[in-house]
Amino acid sequence: MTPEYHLLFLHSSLLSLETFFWGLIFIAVFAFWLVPGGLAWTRSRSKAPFAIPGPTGFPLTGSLGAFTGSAPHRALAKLAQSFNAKPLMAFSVGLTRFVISSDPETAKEILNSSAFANRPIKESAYELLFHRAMGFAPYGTYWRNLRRISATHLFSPKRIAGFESFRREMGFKMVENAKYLMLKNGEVEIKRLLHFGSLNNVMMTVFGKSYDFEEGGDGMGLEELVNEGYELLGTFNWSDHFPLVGWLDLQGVRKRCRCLVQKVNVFVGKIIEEHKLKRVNGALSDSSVGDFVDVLLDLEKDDKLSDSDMIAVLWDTIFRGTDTVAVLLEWILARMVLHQDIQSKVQADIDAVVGNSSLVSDSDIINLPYLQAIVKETLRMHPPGPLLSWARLSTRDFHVGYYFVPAGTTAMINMWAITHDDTVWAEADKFKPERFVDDDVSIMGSDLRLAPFGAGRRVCPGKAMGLATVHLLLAQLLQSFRWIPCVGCDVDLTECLKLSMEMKNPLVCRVVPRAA
Ligand code: HEM
Repeated sequence: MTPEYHLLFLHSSLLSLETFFWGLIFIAVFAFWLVPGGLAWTRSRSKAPFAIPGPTGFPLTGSLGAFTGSAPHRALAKLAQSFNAKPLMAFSVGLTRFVISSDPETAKEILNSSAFANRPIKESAYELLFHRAMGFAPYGTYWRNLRRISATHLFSPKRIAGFESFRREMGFKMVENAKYLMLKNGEVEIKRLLHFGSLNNVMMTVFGKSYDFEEGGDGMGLEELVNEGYELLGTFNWSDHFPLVGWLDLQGVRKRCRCLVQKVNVFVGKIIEEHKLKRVNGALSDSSVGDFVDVLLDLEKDDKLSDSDMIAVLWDTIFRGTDTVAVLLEWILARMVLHQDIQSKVQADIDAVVGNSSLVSDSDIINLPYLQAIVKETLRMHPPGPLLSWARLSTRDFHVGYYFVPAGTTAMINMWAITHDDTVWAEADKFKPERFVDDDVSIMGSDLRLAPFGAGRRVCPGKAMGLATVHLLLAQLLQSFRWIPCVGCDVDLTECLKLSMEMKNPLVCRVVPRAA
């Protein structure tokens, strides 16, 4: 053998060794990645006798694509259908392991289990200090205390009733504003008005304060803070699923959160200081007695909160209570513009029960079952939280039917898929409030065919307050105006899931005052 041949032989052997080596790595990565559910599920597979069906997704990013569009609830519903995985589907996004259910029975099992009473904490929520507030606080004594305090002092039927006159006044202001916009522009873009009404409603209950939303005023400043928070919490943040790139903060989420926290601390801190000052001066006015800030300041001993925890709790409540109510009202009004017959029918009911010379009140709502049915049907067709807004996190290993779900898995419920499932709802794609007149389905969390407020330990604590606000404002808006389409423009029902599921193109319509 010549030395040249020897070298050539050695070189080609090394080459084939290298190819073999890389081949092995490639096969290993493939073998890991090709498990149902994708990369994040590889380690837990050995413990599971039955693999939860689901897409493998791409090698590193997993099923990230489902979240990058404007309607992840639809993308995930489609995936669950194609993998025959309605009860439970597994998938990965980066290193995060997910399960999602599109089935009422399995959803009930997950939401009601103490194993799923925690929430995964996104970086943005953590940076905004929401882990010290009810919505993201870990399941435990601190969270339980916050739920107890708010159930007694914020969400009790007595408190909700106590704020009726303010809700009516808010509704009246909105009606006046809509009239003004119609005169000025010949049409009304209602989104901002609804947001303003909803934000003020929560502000009053929580801070004992309402705002005029004029350029440069405190109200505008508040609205900017709230909107920035929505955007940050609604952003898909790579750091949540790819820890290695987390420190780079590529999207600038962390930086923006820190900047927002400082502004919120100043804004809310000032209101807390004003409340403290009134106490020192013994000058509590009637209107400020009993708002939620006062309640938190009155807490004693173990319940007492630090100022920064108070800010987190107050801010979280404002956050949760504003968007959902405004978004739901916009969908309802869009439906009213589209279905003129349904609008006429509910207006006839309002006229019969209330008349058109006096304003609707909370006590009228019970006598307006068709109005309530419209709200339910809109919650079914357009749930503000189609994926129930905030996911759950398993704190221990858990079995869902045959399937094994390891501790540390993020669990989601696709409420949108359930409420659009033809096997659950007859004519699921038709807007038919009548279905709820004949069949009084509870929407408060006991029947998972329609649970827009979630269920179980972390069910929405503000559901009664949210519904009271939606019912009253809607009744006032329908009593005051006929809602009709603009000439030459259709109502566009395209959805866009941010923090809540909004109308991609805000509703623009005309309002015609009804007889006084
Ligand atoms: C139409 C109105 C509303 C809808 C559709 C809605 C929906 C939801 C949903 C789906 C959840 C998650 C439930 C779960 O994980 O099972 C939730 C949680 C929550 N909601 Fe609401 N909500 C509404 C109004 C409100 C209001 C008015 C407030 C307060 C002023 C509020 C405060 C909260 C809080 C604090 C949580 C977190 C509870 C916890 O984790 O312990 N919500 N909401």
